[in-house]
Amino acid sequence: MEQVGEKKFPLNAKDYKLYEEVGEGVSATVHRALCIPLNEIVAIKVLDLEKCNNDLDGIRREVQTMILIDHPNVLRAHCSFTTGHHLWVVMPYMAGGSCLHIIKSAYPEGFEEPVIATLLREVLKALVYLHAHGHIHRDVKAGNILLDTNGTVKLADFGVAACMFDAGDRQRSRNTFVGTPCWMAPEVMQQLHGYDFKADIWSFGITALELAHGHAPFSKYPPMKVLLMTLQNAPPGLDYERDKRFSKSFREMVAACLVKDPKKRPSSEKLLKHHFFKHARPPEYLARTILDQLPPLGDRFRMLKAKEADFLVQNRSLYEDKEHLSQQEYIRGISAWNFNLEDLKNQAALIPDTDEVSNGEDPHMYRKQSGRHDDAGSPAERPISNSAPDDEDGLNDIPDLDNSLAAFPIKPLQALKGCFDVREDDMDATSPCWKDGVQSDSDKLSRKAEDQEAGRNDGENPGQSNPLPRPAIPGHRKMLSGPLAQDSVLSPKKVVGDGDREHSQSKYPTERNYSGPLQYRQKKDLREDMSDGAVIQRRGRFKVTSAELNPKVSMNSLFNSHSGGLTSPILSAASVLPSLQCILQQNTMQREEIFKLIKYVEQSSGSADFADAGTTDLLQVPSTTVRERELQSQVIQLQQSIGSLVEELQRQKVKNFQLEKKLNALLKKDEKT
Ligand SMILES: Nc1ncnc2c1ncn2[C@@H]1O[C@H](COP(=O)(O)OP(=O)(O)OP(=O)(O)O)[C@@H](O)[C@H]1O
Repeated sequence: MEQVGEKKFPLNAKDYKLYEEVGEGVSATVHRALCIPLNEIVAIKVLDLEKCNNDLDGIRREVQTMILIDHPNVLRAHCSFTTGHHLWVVMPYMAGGSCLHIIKSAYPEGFEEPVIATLLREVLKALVYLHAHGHIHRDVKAGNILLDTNGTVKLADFGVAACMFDAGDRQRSRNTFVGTPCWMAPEVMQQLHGYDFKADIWSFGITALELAHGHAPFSKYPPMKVLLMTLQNAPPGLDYERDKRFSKSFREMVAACLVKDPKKRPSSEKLLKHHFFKHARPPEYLARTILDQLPPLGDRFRMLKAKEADFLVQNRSLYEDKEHLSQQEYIRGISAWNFNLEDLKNQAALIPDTDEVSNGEDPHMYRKQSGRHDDAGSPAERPISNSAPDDEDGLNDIPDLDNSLAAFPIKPLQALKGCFDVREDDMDATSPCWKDGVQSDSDKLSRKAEDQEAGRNDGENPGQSNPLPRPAIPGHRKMLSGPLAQDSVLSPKKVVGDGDREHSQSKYPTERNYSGPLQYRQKKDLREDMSDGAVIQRRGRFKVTSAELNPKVSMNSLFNSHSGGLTSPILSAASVLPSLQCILQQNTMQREEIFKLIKYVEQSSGSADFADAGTTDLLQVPSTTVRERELQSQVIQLQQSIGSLVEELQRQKVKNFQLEKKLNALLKKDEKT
């Protein structure tokens, strides 16, 4: 139980009356509420501790930070306490809502420059204070800039903040991958040398663009693509032509923040002296301009949610395919999450085009262009409308991958397999090779061979995108570790965790269906617990696993799944030999494709930035491929020798049996004589 401030805010839920919901984040819902004894309207952030599991550390950190800080531009908590299995954080009610809400409700094209300057100066004052006290906010974005009715601006959400002066775990946390991809500084993504306050300056620059355009750069792309583009492309910025309405000083301020080398970015203190902020007005200006005509926050929040639901219903045809639904859910879900960078970098290179992930927008956006790129909002970020694609959304620095990728069989969703959690029904139900546990090996093999012969590489086949088969349990629906989880597109179920922590929050009871057979649940749990296939990280609704990348696990699974009713491991091993050969062949082909693509991306980019961006890591792929191939051929050889040993054993058994028979006959003869 914690309490700060002069006013004594009660630490008992009975003393508060919860009103409407006014916000929703990855980890919590926020309500307007009345503090009955003080007769004061407050905001209460409600976190379900039962679903937070091991994320308690993160929550404690957020609350502690919120209570200790003391600056007019930083949202400070009044108090916090637990009630049942919920943690309530009581804070001042910011009736204007977040800048993101305001943009979505009334300013889809972004704000005017004086408004931006005013907002940003207040945020920057908050950063100067936080940095001076050793905090890195790590999640600066429009969604975390809150306004009061009088125009007061406060930076909120310390869910992922880190302290520069901390030792131990918190210090280590600065080497982790935290934040929201579009706003994330390249050095945070790279995780090479850790990062410092300057990471907030990058996010501040991205937030400036978000306020100017109504959405953050790259926001319509999936996180992996955002990673690749942030690392590989020139930094985003204000464009001379497109952003004519903005001043030179604004362009310069943004450019100063969005420098890839953190050392070259100004400190928050220095940035505050930039002449752009001379355009800033007093906070009341915000109340007069952007807040004046807005409906109450609760109504706005409800309208936005309804619009979002409508949008999804109207575009149902687009999302009828579960794959689209998963991707939509996934785009909507990116808010703040951690993941394994290496896995994602590898997966990002496989995303062939964005027509599926960009909500049916220009499928040919990977056109060759020069100069700076710009952006467009994702369904999650941009105001909801059914408008035509924005032609200005060209990505200048993205090479034309169409031809190269056309040959690649994997669709984005499948490309993510291994990074996220997936239910089997997210995957193509017509998978010829591994769909059905009761399918015979020879059947599988012949269908696989047919597919290969026909050159069928349509990307619809999970077996092709991930050639290693998964455990099959005859007669049961399977829960597999793979790509995106799709519970319900309208369900804000969220699971949060970052390595050592896990947190989930579901507003509606549309949880993943665990009511299936126990056997199948155990199987899934077992897979999660296996060291080789363990969930590496969990954040948002996503999980990152290593199982999919580890042939050993899948081989083991293969042995289990194919052993069927046979009791002899030797016999089951021998029976899977043809399948193993088929898999090896497929795997090799796909790995070669991947390698070609990585090479292609590198050559087309040809920029020094890309070398910085972890090319060396990507170059590890061929050596891994070679090693994996060697290992796999060793496995095959071993299987072959096991197979011949089995045959030899059978021969010896037959011989033995015949000899025994002869011996018995001789003995009987002997006895008679
Ligand atoms: N004090 C407040 N007054 C009014 N609205 C608020 C307040 N605090 C939060 N909100 C609203 O609730 C939303 C979610 O809150 P918050 O960001 O703290 O949750 P979260 O789970 O930490 O979110 P995320 O991790 O996605 O940033 C905010 O974006 C904002 O719109």
